[in-house]
Amino acid sequence: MLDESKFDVDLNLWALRIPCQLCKAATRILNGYLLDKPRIKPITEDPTCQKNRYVILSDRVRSHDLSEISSQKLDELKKLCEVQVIPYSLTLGYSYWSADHVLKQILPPGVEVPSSFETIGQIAHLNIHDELLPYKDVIAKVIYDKNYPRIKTVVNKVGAITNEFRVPKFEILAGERDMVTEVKQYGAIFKLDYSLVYWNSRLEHEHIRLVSQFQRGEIICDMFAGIGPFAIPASQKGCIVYANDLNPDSIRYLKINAKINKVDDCIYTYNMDARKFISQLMEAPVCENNAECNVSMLKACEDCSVQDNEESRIENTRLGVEAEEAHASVSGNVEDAKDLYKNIHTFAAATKRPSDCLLARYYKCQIQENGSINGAGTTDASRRKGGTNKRLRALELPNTKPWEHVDHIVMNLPASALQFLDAFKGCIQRKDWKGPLPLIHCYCFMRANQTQELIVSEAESALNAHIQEPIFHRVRDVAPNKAMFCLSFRLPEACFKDNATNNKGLTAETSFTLKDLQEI
Ligand SMILES: C[S@@+](CC[C@H](N)C(=O)[O-])C[C@H]1O[C@@H](n2cnc3c(N)ncnc32)[C@H](O)[C@@H]1O
Repeated sequence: MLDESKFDVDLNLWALRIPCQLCKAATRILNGYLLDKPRIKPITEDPTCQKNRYVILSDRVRSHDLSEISSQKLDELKKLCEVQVIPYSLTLGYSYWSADHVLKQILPPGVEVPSSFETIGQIAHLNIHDELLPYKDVIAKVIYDKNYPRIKTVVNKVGAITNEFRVPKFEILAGERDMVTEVKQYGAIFKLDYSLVYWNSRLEHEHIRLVSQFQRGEIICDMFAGIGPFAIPASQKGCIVYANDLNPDSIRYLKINAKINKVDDCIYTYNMDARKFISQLMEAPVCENNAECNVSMLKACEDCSVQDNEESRIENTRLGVEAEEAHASVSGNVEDAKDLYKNIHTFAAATKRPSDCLLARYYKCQIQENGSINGAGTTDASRRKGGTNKRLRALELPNTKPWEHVDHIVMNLPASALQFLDAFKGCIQRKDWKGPLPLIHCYCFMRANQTQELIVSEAESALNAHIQEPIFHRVRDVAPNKAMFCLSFRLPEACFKDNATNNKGLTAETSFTLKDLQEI
């Protein structure tokens, strides 16, 4: 228990009783002799008369005759009003003192006072050193008291991070036992449960730096996406993002965040091992039942060939036809436009095919503020004959076939991302691929005794290919002899399926079944 009264400090001061209307002039004259304590105003009410105020003097002024104040100032004051000096006592209690001041009184002398902490929304995250663990509860109480209501929960990290989701173990030391919070970064909102998912506010600048390299319309693939600090701002910028994480809770929050930030039609989420994700993403799924599904992704194929859900297929077709018919017939008034968008959106939500979601987005963009619709009157047939692509191009949105083109691949798992580079060996079919190979942004740690050449050679041996023009960016120091870096380079041509000497050579027998292609 913390005895708060122990921090009380009584000050015996002098105050001047001054008429309200003269306070401003009096304080100007007394500049340098007024009470100067943070968060305490030197002018306060006179309890005996509403027309007066007390002007509290500094503790430097010790005598009743105010001899510490220069005679010139005193004369000036006397000319202003009658000077009435009264004793004034003030107690500076626990609530007055800063966390640093209180903790210094409580903790053994010479120890580093843990008054600073990382903030994650309303959570304060402490890393209390072993020697201070006996004081952890009182430290947390002081941090909580001094920062409430900005901080509602105080937690301490327990032990080293050992799990593959990179989520530390925490003990809640003070405040609400709720680890769900919201963080804002560069205009995006991120909701998360800090006890279940990875989050590091110190990476904010890195998230911005990398996303600033992406262009509107580019396709981004995030192999270790977490709750979306790259994926959400990238899609806000107009990129299409394929985001994966092994932690189901991260993906749950990534989906929540995509919704909160209104970019859920541009982010496709996956919950699997990153190596498997890359293989599946780069391998065009083939649907035996429905040729049209060849050009769409994952879930659609799952719906029609694996689950063979006749009912939902018919319903989807009906919605799609309705949407197309509506588009063909709308005359251009606002209500028609809204109905049209609703239909197509329902269709896209039902099929979950990226191409349909993009189409919904395209139509949404076509609805002008005045309710007219660009391109109204085109038919379903035009969509089948490549109309979709034309519309997507008009919107500068990419064709969403990651096995044909990806612009950037983000790999933020610094402890082991380099080892995942082997996933790219032979994963891309040269004949299918359009445009340049993707830029890889692979995060890693580098110790003081390691060199950039060593890291590049590790990456090259994982890829089994030479890396041209690698670029290193120092992200931050994580320990005295260890820094986090981002290694960016273009995936070497040698990684094409027909080049890779050691490719995995997915054959008809070994390729993934449609069931594996589990878009979430
Ligand atoms: C360092 S965090 C980065 C998260 C996010 N990109 C960020 O910047 O905050 C690494 C993420 O990789 C995920 N992860 C770990 N191993 C994985 C694997 N084998 N495949 C896919 N994701 C993995 C973890 O769950 C964690 O969310």
